[in-house]
Amino acid sequence: MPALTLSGDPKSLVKEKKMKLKVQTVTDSPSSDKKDKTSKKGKDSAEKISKKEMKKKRKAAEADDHDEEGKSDSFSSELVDPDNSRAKKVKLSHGEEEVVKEEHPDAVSKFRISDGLREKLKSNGIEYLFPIQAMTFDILLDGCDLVGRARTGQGKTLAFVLPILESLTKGPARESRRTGHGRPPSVLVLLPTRELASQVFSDFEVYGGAVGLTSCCLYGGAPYHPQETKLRRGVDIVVGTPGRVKDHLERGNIDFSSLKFRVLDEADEMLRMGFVEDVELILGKVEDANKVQTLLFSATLPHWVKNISSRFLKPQRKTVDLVGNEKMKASTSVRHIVIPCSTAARPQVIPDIIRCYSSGGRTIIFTETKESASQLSGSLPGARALHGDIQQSQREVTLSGFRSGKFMTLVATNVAARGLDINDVQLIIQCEPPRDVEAYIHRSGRTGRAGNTGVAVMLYDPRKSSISKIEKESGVKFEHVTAPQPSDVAKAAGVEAADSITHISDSVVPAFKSAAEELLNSSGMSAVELLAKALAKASGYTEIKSRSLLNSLENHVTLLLESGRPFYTPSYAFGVLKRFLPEEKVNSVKGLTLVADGNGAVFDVPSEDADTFLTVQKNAADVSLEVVKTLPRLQERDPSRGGRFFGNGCGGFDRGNGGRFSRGRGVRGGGFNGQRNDRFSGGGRGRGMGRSNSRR
Ligand SMILES: Nc1ncnc2c1ncn2[C@@H]1O[C@H](COP(=O)(O)OP(=O)(O)OP(=O)(O)O)[C@@H](O)[C@H]1O
Repeated sequence: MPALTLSGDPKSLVKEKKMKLKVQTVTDSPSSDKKDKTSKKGKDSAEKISKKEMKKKRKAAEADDHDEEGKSDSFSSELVDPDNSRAKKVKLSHGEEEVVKEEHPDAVSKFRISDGLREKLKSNGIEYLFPIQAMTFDILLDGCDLVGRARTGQGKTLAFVLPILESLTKGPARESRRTGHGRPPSVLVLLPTRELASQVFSDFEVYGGAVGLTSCCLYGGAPYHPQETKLRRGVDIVVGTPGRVKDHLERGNIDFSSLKFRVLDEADEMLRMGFVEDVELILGKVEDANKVQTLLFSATLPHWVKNISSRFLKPQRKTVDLVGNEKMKASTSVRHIVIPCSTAARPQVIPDIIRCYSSGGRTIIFTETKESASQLSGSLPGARALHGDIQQSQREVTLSGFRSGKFMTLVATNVAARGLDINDVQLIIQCEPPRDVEAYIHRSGRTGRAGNTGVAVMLYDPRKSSISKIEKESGVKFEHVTAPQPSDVAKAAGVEAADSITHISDSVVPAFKSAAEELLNSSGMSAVELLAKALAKASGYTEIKSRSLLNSLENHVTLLLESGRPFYTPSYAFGVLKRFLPEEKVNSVKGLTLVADGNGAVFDVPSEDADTFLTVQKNAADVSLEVVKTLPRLQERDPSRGGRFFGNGCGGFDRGNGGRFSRGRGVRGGGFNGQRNDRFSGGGRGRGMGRSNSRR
């Protein structure tokens, strides 16, 4: 089945994506407005101003760690320049103009980065630093503690890797760092998951290796012996998860007394309840806390983390927060979509969402539990599961198969939500709204990385799920669309099949011609109808089912019931139906939900029953029932009142194609607000990766 974009030429999206390899991400903050205006004044002045702004942002960003939220507005928008170098026209003496390339203001050469490292960066296509890297480099190299925050995919890893390596080899940490066989590590990086530890370890291997530093990776599920051997020989950098690092400490395998750097990556996850003690114990092993630099990075830094950070970081710590008070906390290069879909309909709907939104790239699907990850991966062709109950060796095989393109769909729990940087992940599907906004931000941030674009689709059950809380807290303005209709997906498949037919060699015609003539003469159908059937067969279709708008159920339609009076409860709506319909028909109604204006209710019925329902209005003058073409706004549920409805709803008729991605054909939407404020429940009480948490 071909990949399908929801409007226009399917290939255009891929093209657009490639062209936008580095996009300028400007938010609607006052500072970004300024940028827009300056860009109209001509390139030279724009460059100067943007350089100035960058300086200004840097200054503001280097604010001390007090009231950082308040200060962050002045440097809140992120700027990723589209080109590494800029062109400038210069007049030559004989009047002609020559285009001279100007170096990027944050070109690698402008930082205290030594040749070996610079070469390595260049060979990996990195010629200038991203804002979080540029704004923290000097701070770190000059010895400060730091809290760093930038949106997902903005390069936070290299923001600490580069200055640490420079400091150890050419900078202030060089003199005092231990060297030689059996040396204790100078750097400790703690991360919440094994996969993430392994990824960050690779960066240290690549860039540290270029300047003669060695690293090792310590995480659970892997044998102790090779890790112990490496530690005994001596390493400069230890990257690991808290559980295994603590185990090595307790076994006396590791000595952190001479650390120069301690890094907490994905700090908020690391410091979730249950981890704090382990982290505190590990970090407390340094001999003199004044001689060690402590860095804390994440895309999400809730207040409780900022409060806790004072325990680990020096009072003179700096904060560089590129999100700060900005409304939008999630990635701005991701298109955020919500689709109403009942749990039962997910296995049918998800393959169509992948066809419509993945642009042929990789997809990561997030489920809330390990069981549902296993189940769903089993029902999706070519998908594999990744969660905490899978053996570590298999987890590594799965992740490397996904990275290398052996399979294109990964179904995972939150174990894959944080930090993973996988090339060409075009689509994230969240099977239901996550428990907290941080999870939404990190999961959706597995796409749209390093300036690329991506799509994050979140499914929700209109009767159960809360999307408005996540929308409010993340600052995302969700596009409300309904699940792709199988007929739309089939149409696109037909176009592809027709295209492929034109490429079939003429040499096949004689062999099939007589059968075609026979069919044309005997079927009583037109040539076009017969060809349509042939295209359907060629693209794997034998029938096409419709899908309801409310719950995305196949062979169901969504009906709107009104009775000229307000509907205060769903049972009132059921009461109206019961007056005119047999009980078994009323019982077949699915997902009945009140509409936002309180004057009606929507529900799904099997397509074959639709006529029976529609006859109601013939018998009752005050009752109206119709099949809806777009989903009306739905009422939110008041969680504090055990599921009673209240107020105005979310969702509605938003045409979901107004933004810069404008590819959605989506209309309609809806949802309730079943808020659950239980950030910590079940999510992080265990320890390390071995913690027993059914969600991972
Ligand atoms: N200066 C740069 N130039 C080009 N690419 C870069 C640069 N810095 C980082 N990248 C690339 O950007 C991608 C995202 O980087 P990274 O994983 O560090 O993001 P992050 O901010 O830590 O994201 P998350 O919050 O999701 O963990 C990586 O593929 C990385 O190689």
